[in-house]
Amino acid sequence: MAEKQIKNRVCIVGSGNWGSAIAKIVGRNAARLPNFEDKVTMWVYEEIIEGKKLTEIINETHENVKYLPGHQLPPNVVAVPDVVEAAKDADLLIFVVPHQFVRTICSTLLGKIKPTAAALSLIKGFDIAEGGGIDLISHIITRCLKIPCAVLMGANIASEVAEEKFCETTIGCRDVMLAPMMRDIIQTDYFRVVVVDDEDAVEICGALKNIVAVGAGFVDGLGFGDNTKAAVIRLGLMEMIKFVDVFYPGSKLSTFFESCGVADLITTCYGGRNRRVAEAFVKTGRSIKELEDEMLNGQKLQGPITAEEVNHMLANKNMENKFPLFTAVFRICRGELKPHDFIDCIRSHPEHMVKVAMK
Ligand SMILES: NC(=O)c1ccc[n+]([C@@H]2O[C@H](COP(=O)([O-])OP(=O)(O)OC[C@H]3O[C@@H](n4cnc5c(N)ncnc54)[C@H](O)[C@@H]3O)[C@@H](O)[C@H]2O)c1
Ligand SMILES: O=P(O)(O)OC[C@H](O)CO
Repeated sequence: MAEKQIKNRVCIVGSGNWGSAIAKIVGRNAARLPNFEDKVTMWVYEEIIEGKKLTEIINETHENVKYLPGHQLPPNVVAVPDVVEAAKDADLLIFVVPHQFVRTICSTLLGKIKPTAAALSLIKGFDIAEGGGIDLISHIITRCLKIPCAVLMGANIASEVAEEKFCETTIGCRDVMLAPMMRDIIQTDYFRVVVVDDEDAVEICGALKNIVAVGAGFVDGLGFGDNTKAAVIRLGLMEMIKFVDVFYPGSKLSTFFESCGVADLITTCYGGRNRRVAEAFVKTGRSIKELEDEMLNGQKLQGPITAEEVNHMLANKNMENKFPLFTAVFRICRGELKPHDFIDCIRSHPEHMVKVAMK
């Protein structure tokens, strides 16, 4: 008798702009691949849109009218308002919520999921750890839920991925048994996956690039040109590399040349929400929170909170002056400095030190 094919069940924990774009890919792949169950559950943080539940709208129209309007989700993606109900039978949990909500979600899921499940985090951000440091989101997921957690980060603006425009992404996964399953459920002919084993560096790139994007938005708002923005991108990249080198030694420089590194930095600094809101912050003088609420229709910014989390650690370790760009973005977002102070903060960057012996 032929052996019965084991079918992995997938749950997408989150249904925002990126959550919905990835649901389109995951739903189609699950329906096509023999080792996945057709039905994919998608946890939706319930809200009422024009008198109707968002979950009902998604299940009836197959469109997330609030967070990814204009794109059809595959019919096998089923919106579920209860996160435990959505996740309880899953073999693969794809976490894709704004990072500020992950701890609460994990506490709700604790003890309610399959002990054999694995996770893939698409979440870009950190959390504050006890003792003055930061926590990686994948580490929080693993610690809270006692399951392995790989990460996916890349130059992936959700609307472009939903439009099926060619791009690349990086999966950081140390487990060679899990990596093929993670790749297969994500990869398409227009969304190409590279798997590397440098999990922490992949995730840190995804989080830190959002701080740099806020800086890029500042220089756009101040009316500087492309040369200035290129300098911000380069100095940001150097601070990202230094951050990994100092706090997560043993990571690989080559990871910064994957989609999660330089490529994501470029796309975010030109096309991302963090850049857009930071530019408006400079031009209007209004608060970031007000602009986020007004410009993003419920989508969430990650850069300003990430700058705060990183600064919490740098200040505790007395290292703010080693990361002047990250520090300046934090102080400007908080109102301690004015946006036009930004260039002065990076004018004498440690990267500008003479690097060759001068005669
Ligand atoms: N949007 C992109 O282009 C993109 C691309 C790559 C990675 N990411 C990353 O993916 C992650 C998720 O981003 P997104 O774009 O899917 O989300 P989003 O910015 O669209 O956020 C809105 C989502 O947050 C949910 N939400 C609101 N309040 C909540 C609460 N109290 N608890 C739980 N959920 C709540 C909303 O229901 C909605 O699903 C972020 O870390 C982001 O950096 C986003
Ligand atoms: O729109 P942003 O600034 O949150 O960036 C979106 C993605 O992270 C780009 O890869």
